[in-house]
Amino acid sequence: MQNNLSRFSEWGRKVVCVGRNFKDHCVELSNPIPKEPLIFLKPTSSYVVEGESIKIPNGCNSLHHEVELGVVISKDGSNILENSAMDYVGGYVLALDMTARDWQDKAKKQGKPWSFAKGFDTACPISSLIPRGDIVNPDDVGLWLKVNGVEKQNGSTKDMIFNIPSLISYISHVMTLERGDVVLTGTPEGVGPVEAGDVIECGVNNLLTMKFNVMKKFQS
Ligand SMILES: O=C([O-])CC(=O)C(=O)O
Ligand SMILES: [Mg+2]
Repeated sequence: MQNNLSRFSEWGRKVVCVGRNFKDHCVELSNPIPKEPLIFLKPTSSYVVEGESIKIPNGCNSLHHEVELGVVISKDGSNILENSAMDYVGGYVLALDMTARDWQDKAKKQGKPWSFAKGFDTACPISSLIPRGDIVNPDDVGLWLKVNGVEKQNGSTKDMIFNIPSLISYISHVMTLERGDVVLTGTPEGVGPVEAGDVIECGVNNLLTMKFNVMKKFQS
């Protein structure tokens, strides 16, 4: 896999997301602490890269930022054991799990899926590939996010409830993980709303930063 992946042509077919993987984030949204990983999907059509904007979908009144570490899968695997899970990791990405929180809240109340709340166009801003060797311990990586220069999130993957090998194993026992798929590992506390005109900047350790503008999908 090259470092600068061109428009995701080489990327896999799915983004598998882990929710509620940080206790403090569960508490801030009054969600229960999960006993097993909470898994959902984003479509790859929701990817955006730096230079493109995050577009607030029409009808969403509360778009939240969630900074997350993504794990890029290097080869197909199912029923992967925890002790060999890292053999399937080709590298990492920094990603935003942009969430239409009002849509998600409504879906939660109605027992409906989160597909629209998490999968609208531009819901997954993503960095270029961070080579696997650049992150020695992915279960101890710092993640931060600023909105208009003001820090909102600052956490570490060491506080994840389920670590990366256990997540890869858990997911692959149900869903084959394919080369180029991305696993988003959940967000630390500090999520909150953004509005049109805001600038989101985020980073992973001192390895990589990325910046995105927020705009309305349809300007009236
Ligand atoms: O929407 C949520 O709060 C669940 C989630 O994605 C996360 O915890 O990263
Ligand atoms: Mg998330």
